Amino acid sequence: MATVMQKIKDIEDEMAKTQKNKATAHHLGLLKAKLAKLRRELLEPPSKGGGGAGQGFDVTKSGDARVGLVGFPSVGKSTLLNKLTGTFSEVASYEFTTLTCIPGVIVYRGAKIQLLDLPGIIEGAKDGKGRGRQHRQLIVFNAASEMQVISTARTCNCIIIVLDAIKPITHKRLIEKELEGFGIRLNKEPPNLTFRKKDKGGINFTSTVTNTHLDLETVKAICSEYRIHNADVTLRFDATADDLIDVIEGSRVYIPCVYALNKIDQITLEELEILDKLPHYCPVSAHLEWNLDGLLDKIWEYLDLTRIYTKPKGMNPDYEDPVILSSKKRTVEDFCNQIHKDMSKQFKYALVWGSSAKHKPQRVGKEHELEDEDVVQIIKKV
Ligand SMILES: Nc1nc2c(ncn2[C@@H]2O[C@H](COP(=O)(O)OP(=O)(O)OP(=O)(O)O)[C@@H](O)[C@H]2O)c(=O)[nH]1
Ligand SMILES: [K+]
Ligand SMILES: [Mg+2]
Repeated sequence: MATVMQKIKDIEDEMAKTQKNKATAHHLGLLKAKLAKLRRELLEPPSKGGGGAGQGFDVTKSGDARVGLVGFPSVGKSTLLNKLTGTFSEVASYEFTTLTCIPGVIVYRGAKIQLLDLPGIIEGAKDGKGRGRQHRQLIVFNAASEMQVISTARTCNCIIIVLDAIKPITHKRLIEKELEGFGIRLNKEPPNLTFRKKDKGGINFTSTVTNTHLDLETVKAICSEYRIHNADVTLRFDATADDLIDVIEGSRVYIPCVYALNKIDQITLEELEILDKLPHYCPVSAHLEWNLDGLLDKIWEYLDLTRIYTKPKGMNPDYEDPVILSSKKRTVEDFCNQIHKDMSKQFKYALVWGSSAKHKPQRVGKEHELEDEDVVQIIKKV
């Protein structure tokens, strides 16, 4: 892995040295594409004898959603897991107390949310730095296990970046950079651009908006790095070289992220007021259990789950045990599939009560989109 890491480092150095202007745009685009390809190599499972970088921790996914606690060592991730789930994960004042992934469960508004406590990560996993020399677990930990944390983070429906209120704000940026470097996009939508390969005709570049970052030459340079010589590229927003690379690379994950600002018992009210205004932030004190409800509310908001109550014929809806759908897959068909794999085949129509229904009830087909807290009764074929 060292050679890939060295190559990454070389490219990063070259990018840092290259002045950003119109004349260098295509060269920088090319370097970014090279970087993206190398980082993908790091995430791929090793062919032989490698570090197992592509594999996350061996913890079974369970419940309706998965949330991961990510952050530098000793910011209070394990303390948060313990307080939020009642599970035991060792807490101590020294760094790298947690050596593996510890799962816990939060039952919130009828949904079962799996919360993962993860080992602390440090800056520069991809540079092969691994764990600090002064730590006792140096032998156990190396850059590869850091990759396990990142691979596991990729499987989460929401990431909580835990920050220490008394540590510098730059820590946030370092953690983000680490996750972004491995294809995780935080609080971002997939880029609104289409990229279509074809057999001939060269590179066609069009844009429906004024674009300030990309030009034909840069697009061509990026494509050539992927040995693509014929393609239609259409932008529907002011996309950057990174956006285009994300679409070509494909394996990006778009995950909502909450920044839990922990240990606020250590800062002044004035400091807290400033930090409280930052977007996606949630100030807490895990140790003193301050604002844990606020954090749960925020996680719930960012998970954006849809609760559907089932109503058996002639009976009251079951408000205790909702069927949980994700906001992106919440049609009646998705609901059927959640209940039983054959439900969709037996489906005749559904009756829906709630905000998605025009009448009380509305008779709908499989394609109908449900909303949070709708009540649904399925009518089967006889
Ligand atoms: N003052 C204060 N200390 C806290 C708070 N939360 C956690 N701590 C302390 O911070 C230290 C580290 O807590 P952990 O929960 O072990 O942190 P971690 O992020 O899991 O650490 P690693 O597993 O080593 O990465 C412990 O001494 C905790 O008691 C808090 O809200 N306020
Ligand atoms: K610790
Ligand atoms: Mg821990």
